[in-house]
Amino acid sequence: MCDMTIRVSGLSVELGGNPVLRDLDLTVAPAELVAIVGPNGSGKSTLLRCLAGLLPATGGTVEVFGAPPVDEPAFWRRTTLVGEEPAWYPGLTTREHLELTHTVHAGPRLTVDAALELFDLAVRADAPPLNLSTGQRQRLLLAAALLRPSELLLLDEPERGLDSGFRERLAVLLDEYTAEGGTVVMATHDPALAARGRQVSPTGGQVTAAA
Ligand SMILES: Nc1ncnc2c1ncn2[C@@H]1O[C@H](COP(=O)(O)OP(=O)(O)OP(=O)(O)O)[C@@H](O)[C@H]1O
Repeated sequence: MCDMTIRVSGLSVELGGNPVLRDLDLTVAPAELVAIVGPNGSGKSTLLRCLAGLLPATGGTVEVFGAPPVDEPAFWRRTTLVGEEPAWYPGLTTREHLELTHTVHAGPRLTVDAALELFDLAVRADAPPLNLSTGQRQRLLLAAALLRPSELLLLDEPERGLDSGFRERLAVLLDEYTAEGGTVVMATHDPALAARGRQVSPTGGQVTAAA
């Protein structure tokens, strides 16, 4: 039986022959929000990539939903990863990108119009993503991530490019996601965002208790 969404035990990862993660333990319960915090290069993105099944461990075990994460459709139907900016579909507008997400996922959490409103993108709905500002493009990424249904959100610096007002709105949206039973693990450099959940360091150990 799996009572935890994530169980990491003794995880070690080497990249280019250098140890990045060493003997890391982490458990994340369903509906929990965990913030991975630490300085540049401390291994936050590396840990997220391991949780997403995109990077093999050098040692230890990683389990997500009770099994090692694998880069396969069944896993991605339950998990959403927001990290590097994707290649946008040429010729499709902001609205059409959201319509695509809405169409391909059964049981979307939001309508396209609601997502556009919630992420303050309605006024730029007919622009292609590459004509949006950096923060607007990040809002589009987050809109698509929260529009589609999922049980686990893996976010790498979701605050990237967002103004302070929108960072606060994101915090509320993530609280709503966990209130619905979803689990969030995010790497962040934003102290206020991190304080919304349990803070852990990729070098091991608890940073603070949840607020
Ligand atoms: N492909 C790679 N080959 C070798 N070393 C790598 C590789 N990718 C990352 N690293 C190194 O691994 C370490 C951890 O990188 P990672 O991106 O996980 O850090 P981070 O905590 O997410 O940093 P940041 O806050 O800057 O995003 C860094 O020292 C980085 O230089």
